[in-house]
Amino acid sequence: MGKHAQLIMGPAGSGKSTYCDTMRKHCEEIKRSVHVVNLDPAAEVFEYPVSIDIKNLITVDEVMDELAYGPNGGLVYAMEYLVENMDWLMDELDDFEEDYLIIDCPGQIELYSHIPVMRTLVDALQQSGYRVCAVFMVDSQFILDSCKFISGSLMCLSAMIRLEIPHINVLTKLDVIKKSHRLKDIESFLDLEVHELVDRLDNETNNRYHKLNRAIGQLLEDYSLVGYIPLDISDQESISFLLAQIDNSIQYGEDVEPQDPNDQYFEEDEDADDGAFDNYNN
Ligand SMILES: Nc1nc2c(ncn2[C@@H]2O[C@H](COP(=O)(O)OP(=O)(O)OP(=O)(O)O)[C@@H](O)[C@H]2O)c(=O)[nH]1
Ligand SMILES: [Mg+2]
Repeated sequence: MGKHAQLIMGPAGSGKSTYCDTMRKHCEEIKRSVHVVNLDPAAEVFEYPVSIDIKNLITVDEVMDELAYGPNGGLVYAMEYLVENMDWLMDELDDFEEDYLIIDCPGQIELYSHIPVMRTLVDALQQSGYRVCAVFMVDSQFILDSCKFISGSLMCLSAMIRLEIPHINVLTKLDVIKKSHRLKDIESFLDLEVHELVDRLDNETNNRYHKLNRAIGQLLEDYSLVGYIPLDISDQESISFLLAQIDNSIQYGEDVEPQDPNDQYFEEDEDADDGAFDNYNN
């Protein structure tokens, strides 16, 4: 079957650990042998059984105590320590060679944008034969506001460009947003053409930023790689749709039916892939 892993990333509180637990349960239901790896050296409470835990190597508390670092510096130090001790992780992974891995990462955004920790991790996994899919979580609150939508999309784009692996962006907490917004509103935001988004952004910002708005819109359009798959963890169909997209991107299971990457979770929306932010799979 080969070695496969999902690398779960995204800003603090975006729903990474909740996703790991949800996906683990779903995989167990469909009889897939799955293990969750915790790579957050500051994590305290786990909803899921932890098969490999970075805290057995290093914790942020230890770094803060011994080196008098603050929490963010402590986290960066701990992640760099992991990179220097990649053999530890590879040894731990040896016990789960036949299993599908879900890797829960910390939420500090500098890990994805400023320092090369995640890229080094991905390179090491690939060298030891893993096919890795980056699964980037963004809170769906982000998508109903043009400014947040653009900044969230740039964050996703930055991680995609840095990691250069199959990449899926997930809009989390759809169950929450469904309570306050109609699905149609959410869909219409996902289907926006970039120029429509930029127009909305112009309306919300001072004149002096309009040129910048256009340049950012152009950047997203040129790459046209930023798409989202909405996830409602209370809906099995939503979870299984997302898993199929991820599996497809890393060719998990020869017997898995290939899916059209342009299929949308919102089945009733036939024009969905007209938007500039279509779903994307490698
Ligand atoms: N209703 C609902 N709540 C969610 C969902 N995902 C996450 N939450 C809640 O959002 C909060 C943050 O979720 P976590 O899964 O801990 O987020 P995280 O990205 O792992 O956070 P950090 O590890 O601190 O970066 C928790 O209170 C979760 O219960 C979801 O899909 N639906
Ligand atoms: Mg977490």
